[in-house]
Amino acid sequence: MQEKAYLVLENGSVFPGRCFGVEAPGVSTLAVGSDIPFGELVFNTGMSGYHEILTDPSYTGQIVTMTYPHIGNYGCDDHWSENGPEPSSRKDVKVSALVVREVYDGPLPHGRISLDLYLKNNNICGITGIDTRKLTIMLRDNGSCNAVVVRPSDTGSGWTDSDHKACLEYLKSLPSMEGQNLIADVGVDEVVHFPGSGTHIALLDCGIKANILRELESRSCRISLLPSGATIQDIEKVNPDGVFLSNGPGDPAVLEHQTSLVQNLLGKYPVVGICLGHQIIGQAIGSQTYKMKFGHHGCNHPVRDEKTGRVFVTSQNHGFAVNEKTLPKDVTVRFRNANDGSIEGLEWKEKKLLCVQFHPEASPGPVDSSWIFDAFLDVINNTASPEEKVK
Ligand SMILES: NC(=O)CC[C@H](N)C(=O)O
Repeated sequence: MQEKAYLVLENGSVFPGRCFGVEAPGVSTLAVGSDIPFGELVFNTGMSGYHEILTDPSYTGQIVTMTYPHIGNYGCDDHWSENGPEPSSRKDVKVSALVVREVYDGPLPHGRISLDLYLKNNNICGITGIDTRKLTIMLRDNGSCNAVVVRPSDTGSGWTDSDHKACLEYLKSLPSMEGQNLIADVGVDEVVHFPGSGTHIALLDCGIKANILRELESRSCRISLLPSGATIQDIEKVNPDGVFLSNGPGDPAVLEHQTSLVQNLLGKYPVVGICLGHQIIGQAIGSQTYKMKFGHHGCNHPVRDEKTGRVFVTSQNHGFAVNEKTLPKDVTVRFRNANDGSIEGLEWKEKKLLCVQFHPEASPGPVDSSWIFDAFLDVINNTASPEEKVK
């Protein structure tokens, strides 16, 4: 029988459930700096893709609740992991904890392991039996907030007033996602070279997803993957055709080094980027980013290409966005979210700049926008973009 556990939110709400993966810590062990499954609680609307979500470095510092009620039914397989070629000291699973309505524990195809065992192997705690519909509505109405998964101090008597008080005090002591620089916890810490016969890309690794590398490799790119602290001299040394800024965790507003790096690169090299990379590029051209209420996390976000009017369904995972009011006048909002109108991509032809907030590499999610990688290469190589070729 799984142990009783509780998901406790900063606003005082308590959701009872049961542990899977590793056991949640007891309330009495709560202490800042200890190995406690806390983080910013966000909801993901994907029906599948939990393995890729668990290992996406952009989820560092976050607890993910899946809105789809039945999670784990095709097991886990390390081949699906999305964390890049990081040093072995880094953890494969990036989320702080996983929240589900019902975890599957039935038979699996040969060679796969259960989600329960996968979380155990990676020292991550899951909580099942949660009313994820109620929880998601709460996050949608009030916004994302910090949360923690714990066991009561006395398993016999359940949740007590003193457990509640201790949890809320602990949650109050935690930093909010705003203002957090988390990219030092992810990505490579020295340059890694991937051979290729085509375009040479210097890729700033702020916590890159493996499928971005695969998409570039499938287009014969030669890649120099640089740590997120790389300098302009490091980039000049590898002498690339263009610079690519990866996705990554935390608040872009505090990434001063990367923002000024891009300022120095613009005009010298073509610059492209995805998600956090797009946000850093946005800041480098003079605009600001802001924290969204609950962000976009899922595989079903419609994005309109303002150039062609075409709408495609995208994979997304972000809690910050570029503020349109602060954009310089020469830059074009190339892509826009068809649900809430927020910026989904920027283009500045003269500066050889193209970046997207969504995830053309999918993993998980639809591959409708994988052509963006061809568009990136067209910007870098100064060739016609795919839609221009179609015309
Ligand atoms: N996937 C990402 O690159 C996320 C970017 C940033 N950490 C955000 O939450 O908005």
